[in-house]
Amino acid sequence: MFKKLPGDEARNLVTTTPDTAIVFRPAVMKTPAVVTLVIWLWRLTLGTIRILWRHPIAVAIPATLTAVQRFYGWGVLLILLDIAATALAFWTFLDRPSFLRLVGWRLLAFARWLWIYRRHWQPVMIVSGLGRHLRGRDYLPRLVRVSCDGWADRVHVRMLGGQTVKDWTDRIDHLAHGFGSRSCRITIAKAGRLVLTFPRRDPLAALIPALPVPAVASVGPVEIGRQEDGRPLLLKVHGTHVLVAGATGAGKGSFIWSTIRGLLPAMKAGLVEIWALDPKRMELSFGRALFGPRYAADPAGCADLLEAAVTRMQERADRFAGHQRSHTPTPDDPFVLVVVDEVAFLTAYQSDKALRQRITAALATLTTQGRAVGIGVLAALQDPRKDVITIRNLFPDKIALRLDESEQVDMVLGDGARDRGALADHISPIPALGAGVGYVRLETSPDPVRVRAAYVSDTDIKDMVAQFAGGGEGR
Ligand SMILES: Nc1ncnc2c1ncn2[C@@H]1O[C@H](COP(=O)(O)OP(=O)(O)OP(=O)(O)O)[C@@H](O)[C@H]1O
Repeated sequence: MFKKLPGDEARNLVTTTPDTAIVFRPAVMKTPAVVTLVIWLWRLTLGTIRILWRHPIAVAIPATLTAVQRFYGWGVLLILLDIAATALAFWTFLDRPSFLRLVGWRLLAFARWLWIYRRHWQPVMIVSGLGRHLRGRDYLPRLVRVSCDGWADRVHVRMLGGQTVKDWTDRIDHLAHGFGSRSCRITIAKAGRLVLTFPRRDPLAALIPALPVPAVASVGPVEIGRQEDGRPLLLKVHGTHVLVAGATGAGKGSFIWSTIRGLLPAMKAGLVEIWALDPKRMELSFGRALFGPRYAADPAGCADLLEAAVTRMQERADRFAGHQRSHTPTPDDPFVLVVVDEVAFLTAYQSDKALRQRITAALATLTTQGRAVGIGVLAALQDPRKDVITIRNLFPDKIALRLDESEQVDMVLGDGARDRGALADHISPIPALGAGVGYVRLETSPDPVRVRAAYVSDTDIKDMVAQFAGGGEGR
């Protein structure tokens, strides 16, 4: 506590500004030792109760072992430990998932809580500016709990009163490196509570070979790869439009081809038509026979095909009006997926202004009105700047693969995506590690999810053509 003494002598000063008329001298209040002791005891009791409440198993195990050793001696303790180790080994051998769920991940979570998060919490919070050290006291966000699974730690945090989610998303680098992880993602659990995800390893580091063609004809969601948490990556194409953006070599082709592969049985059954626009002539031309007459590569042909899709859309809208508000694929009214390999070739780099306007207008019409009547657009793009593609906001679902600059992440996925951990500009340019890896942000969820698409090789495409070409012809 400081006492303000205007104009006092600058003697025994604790703090002052040179040459100022206002100086401070500490007013020392002696606290009786008994009061200090009571406060310490109170804190010790509270801390013990809190540890018992939060970590009952971690406390019970050493307590039981100590009691056994005291009452029965070392011999009995060693026999008990031996039996327990054998039982756990059997359990792991017989049913590893249940062992990990009930014991393994909990033990790991406790160890990491103690050794990583609890130990570094105070310095990381203070240095990153998420906590404050005021008048000798620390005001820190609360580390509520840590849980683990096969690839990441999830740290549940209660924010300090008055903090915003942005305060945290602005500091993902401090958090990641402070706790020894390569990245950190932030999701909102509920008001005032956040979950910080720290990956321990990269489950998407290995190439995923092309997935089997589904046995059942379905318009989706199509399984096209894997999510970071090990679950399948299911891409919805019917009832939405999807934009896939990534630098050259980022693996846009694997998203396009995995989607087509998952729709092959539905194409064969007449429930899906794929209309392919391939202005670069490098990607879709490889499986051209799959698309029959609905393939265009030159700009004029692409404009004609897009306008034909618009005509189909308007004809359906006229027929559906007043009868149905959503589309169910049938052989008479199949789902039409318009796949555009490099949309900027048609919209921005096209020198013929009239063609460019026709194409942009048709794409805008399809993306604004197509989904209710069963017309979807799946477009790939290298450069996501606004002057390259003016219609990027018309795609409800977006995927960002490796991008060259950090600003491009929000251009593709929408505001705040990079702050929430969509580090598409950090994806490795080495194809084996980073091609096909990206962040998906769906219309229904603001949290970007890290995924990897399966790699459909040239041989896979040849097999697909051999097995399924011709099914889409003639309609
Ligand atoms: N899902 C994947 N998993 C592993 N490697 C992949 C994957 N997808 C692509 N690759 C590798 O990356 C290379 C580039 O992929 P791809 O041609 O699909 O990229 P792109 O984004 O379409 O590039 P561009 O825009 O130049 O056409 C491929 O030749 C392949 O070796």
